[in-house]
Amino acid sequence: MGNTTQFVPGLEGVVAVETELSFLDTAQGEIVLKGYDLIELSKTKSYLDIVHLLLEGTLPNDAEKKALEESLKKNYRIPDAVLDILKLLPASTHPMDALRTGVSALAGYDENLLDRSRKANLNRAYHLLGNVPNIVANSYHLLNGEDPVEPRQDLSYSANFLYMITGKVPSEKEEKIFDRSLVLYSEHELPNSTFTARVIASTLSDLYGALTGAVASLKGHLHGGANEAVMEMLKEAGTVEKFEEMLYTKLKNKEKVMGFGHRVYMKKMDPRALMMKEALKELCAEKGDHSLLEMCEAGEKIMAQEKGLYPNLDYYAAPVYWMLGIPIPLYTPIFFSSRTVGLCAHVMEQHENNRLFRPRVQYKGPRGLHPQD
Ligand SMILES: CC(=O)SCCNC(=O)CCNC(=O)[C@H](O)C(C)(C)COP(=O)(O)OP(=O)(O)OC[C@H]1O[C@@H](n2cnc3c(N)ncnc32)[C@H](O)[C@@H]1OP(=O)(O)O
Ligand SMILES: O=C([O-])CC(=O)C(=O)O
Repeated sequence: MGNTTQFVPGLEGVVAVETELSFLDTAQGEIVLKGYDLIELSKTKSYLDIVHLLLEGTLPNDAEKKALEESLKKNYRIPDAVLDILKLLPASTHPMDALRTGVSALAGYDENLLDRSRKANLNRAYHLLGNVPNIVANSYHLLNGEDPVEPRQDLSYSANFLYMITGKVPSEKEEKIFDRSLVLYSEHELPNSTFTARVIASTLSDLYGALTGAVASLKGHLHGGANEAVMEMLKEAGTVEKFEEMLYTKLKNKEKVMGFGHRVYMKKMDPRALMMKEALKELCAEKGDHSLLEMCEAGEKIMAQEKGLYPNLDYYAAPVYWMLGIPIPLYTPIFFSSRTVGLCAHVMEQHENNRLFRPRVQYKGPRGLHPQD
């Protein structure tokens, strides 16, 4: 292809990648994942099913699922030296920065780093899927002066993740809801973090480097960081009346309200948000406390009326994580943990059918200057 002179700010609407992984079909209201609808999958399938689907190409049968779980469990332990690096970080470090450091450090333990074959990348993906929840949970404990929590082999993948975070074995309902959130966050076509990972991978850089870049991308408030910002708002407001007041003030000041809007869904509700809203309803009913649901619904109403904007997944994932007893600074790291599978699948796809990303600019600077002028 030759040069094109069209400048598209933020690459909005530009098709930059060919993929067999996922597609946001906004016309049909479907998030297509390897031919399935993500929302339908989230109703009956677990995160491990999605891992198998994205990495192996099919939904697993029981034996395949068991084998997958075993292989992830073998990877639960993180290298002692990585734990030591995390221990050295100052307490002021944000967990996303600790996570970025941890993911980056794992590269040093890969004796086969130059091998970009599918098999080598698949092994790395399973390694990362085993390690990342441990890094997420335990970097947080270390930053808070607490002892790390050992992973538990007798719990499911999601129950163990939640256990490492809270130190408590979750109830069946908590485990199911947390697992569902991981399913919903697992893969979403070409958001900024996935694009970042693919751009890095397109230089034939390795999976760890691509995912390290993706952590940095996901941290931003316009992307994954929004889930933490949503909960901070809800917590600060505390009541429906104060939340309403807060939103009107933000809108008057032309501030963005975190958890609303989406580059692809635009003026439609993110279908994943509806699923998390249902989960919030379940948790509120179980705990007999509907205050967060009432606040969120009031916020949803104001944003629809005033801006024609609807919630994205981060808006309802935030209160769900709060009700599961998860500390706010872990919301975005959990998003990354879940997205690890999607990111790995995209990097593998990029490596297998690579073309270097190297776009052009529309130059707006001066010309014709000379050093002697
Ligand atoms: C799981 C995820 O990562 S989903 C994304 C999570 N991020 C957030 O929730 C952050 C808040 N939302 C936003 O900032 C945006 O909606 C984005 C970044 C997600 C998408 O934005 P873009 O496609 O770049 O749209 P853009 O920011 O240009 O917004 C278009 C218009 O809607 C307004 N708008 C968009 N989102 C919001 C919002 N959350 N609050 C208030 N106004 C908003 C903009 O101010 C702009 O208005 P204008 O035309 O009057 O200037
Ligand atoms: O698709 C996007 O731009 C952001 C998003 O919702 C995600 O990564 O889940």
